[in-house]
Amino acid sequence: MKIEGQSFRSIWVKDEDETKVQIIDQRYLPFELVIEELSTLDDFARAIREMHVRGAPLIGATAAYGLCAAIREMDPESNLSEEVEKAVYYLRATRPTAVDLQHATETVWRSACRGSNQAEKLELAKAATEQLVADSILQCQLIGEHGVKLIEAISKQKKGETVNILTHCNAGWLACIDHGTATAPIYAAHDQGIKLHVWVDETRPRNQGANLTAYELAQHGVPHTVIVDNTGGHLMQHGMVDLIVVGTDRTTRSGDVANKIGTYLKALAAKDNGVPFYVAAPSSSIDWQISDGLAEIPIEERTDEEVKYVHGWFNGRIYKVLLTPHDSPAANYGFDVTPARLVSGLITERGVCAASENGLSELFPEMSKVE
Ligand SMILES: CSC[C@H]1O[C@H](OP(=O)(O)O)[C@H](O)[C@@H]1O
Repeated sequence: MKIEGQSFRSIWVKDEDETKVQIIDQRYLPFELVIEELSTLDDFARAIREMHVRGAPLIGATAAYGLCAAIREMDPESNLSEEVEKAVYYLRATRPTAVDLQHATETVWRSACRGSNQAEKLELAKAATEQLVADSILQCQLIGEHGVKLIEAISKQKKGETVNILTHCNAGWLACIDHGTATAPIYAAHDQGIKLHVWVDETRPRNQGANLTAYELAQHGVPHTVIVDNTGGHLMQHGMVDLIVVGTDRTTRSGDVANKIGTYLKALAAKDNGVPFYVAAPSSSIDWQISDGLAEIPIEERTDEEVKYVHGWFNGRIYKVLLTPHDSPAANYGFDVTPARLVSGLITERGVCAASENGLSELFPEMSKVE
């Protein structure tokens, strides 16, 4: 996607030195565009853990590159298989909820295992990472192509009047490598000339909506309005939301969806007001091993600092300010689980399906047999 007219991805290999990977450090957006260089395993793990990069597909891609970095820096005389396994679990420990992290490290690990020495393992890991990045970008493009039909249909129903779409957190190209998941249909519809407007949940406590989704939409010229998280219900009661599209960090084989905290409450309000609630779910974020999201999806709890403080821009620099009494404790659950019964449908790279085992197995028959 573009920033000030220049094409960007959220993560990329430095041309002249492929041992270096560069990222947009999203902690500084929308105020500053800071490019960070990652080269060691610790660099990649820190970037995920501290959310320099975030978003399920991007977390997966970053971990894949991180595993390549780990293999590159290994002592060729060490027990490489053991060292690779340690690096995989070190990366997986950075953030527990997004299953893309597990899938991506699994994919690269399996490829590396086919190598008999460090050089071979590194080449295989790099090839698997390049393929994973290409697949992820294609998944997002296809989600856009399938999801745009939902927006087209509403636009037709409204005889070309503005389609009002609500989204939560950032499931845009900054959460992926390019295009985004929840925003892919929005960009596709906008680029087709469909009149639309996006209600952007600020998404406390880290404000991925206010900081990142609003930034993305503004750069692409998409009309949008930032709202506080608790506004969505009121808008839906007054017919001001035609469609909700959100991302996912982990979707179970039965269609339960773990996504940023607050998503479940939006889905409840959507159900109560008859607003279609769709989840943009690339297959990289589907966990075929589990069915009961509430019981089986690990919910990340992060530092209370993220609740107690907020970052903002003033006089040319970013400030961190305290919002609560100094000693007040704060709870910081990063995600919640929306039961499949509240989900109108899943927008995948293979099409739109019901949020159910049958729906997913129709689109992914080869995966539904996984036990
Ligand atoms: C396309 S996945 C985006 C997904 O990830 C976000 O979480 P975080 O910013 O904490 O990584 C949020 O749940 C988004 O929906």
